Amino acid sequence: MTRIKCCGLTRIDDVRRATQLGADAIGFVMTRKSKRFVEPGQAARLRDAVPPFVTTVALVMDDEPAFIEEVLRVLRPDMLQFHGNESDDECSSYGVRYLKAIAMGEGAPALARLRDYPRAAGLLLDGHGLGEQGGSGQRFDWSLMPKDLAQPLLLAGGLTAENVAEAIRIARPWAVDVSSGIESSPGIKDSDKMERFISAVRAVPSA
Ligand SMILES: O=C(O)c1ccccc1N[C@@H]1O[C@H](COP(=O)(O)O)[C@@H](O)[C@H]1O
Repeated sequence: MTRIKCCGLTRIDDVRRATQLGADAIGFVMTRKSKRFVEPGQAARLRDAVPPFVTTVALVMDDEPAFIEEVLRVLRPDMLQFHGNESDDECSSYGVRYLKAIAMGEGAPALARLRDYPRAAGLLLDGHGLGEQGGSGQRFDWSLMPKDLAQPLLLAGGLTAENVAEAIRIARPWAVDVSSGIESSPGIKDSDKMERFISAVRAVPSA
């Protein structure tokens, strides 16, 4: 079964809908560089609507350690997700399990960076280029997804209800991560798109 993370939620009704539909993880974008940014206090209120056994993830991107500490204190997420140029040492320094996004925009050369994060709980391969911001709906060549890494791999970037089944068949990820593909506008999730996306993932037979 392919796990599903829905990211960039900003409204309590969207959190309830995503988890009712069966999302395995909910992501809150904490970096102020994003249009989907939520304040730590607001993220904590959204987090309170997440039921047990659904993982909460706080997304940061080259943010100051003091800000990340504030996020951890106020939101208490299950995991951190790093989207910038953070090193394995930096990502590991908070004592919280973490995911590291790898920018696959330039294709095969990006694969070398996957070895740089031995302490990551999972690696998220995303369609944006190095130095660009994620969450922009860019996909990459799914056939580049490695099949020989010990760490679980998450597939992200430009996934929609229409393409996610093909993406899973090609990339065989542990999980998929979606943001813009289930939105009507940045940060505003669309109930119908969420339902169609989650149904499309669940309809793919296990490998
Ligand atoms: O969602 C954002 O605004 C964002 C900002 C900065 C870095 C990452 C961001 N989102 C993450 O990007 C991927 C792909 O998103 P999409 O489905 O292509 O829109 C995903 O992990 C988002 O969480």
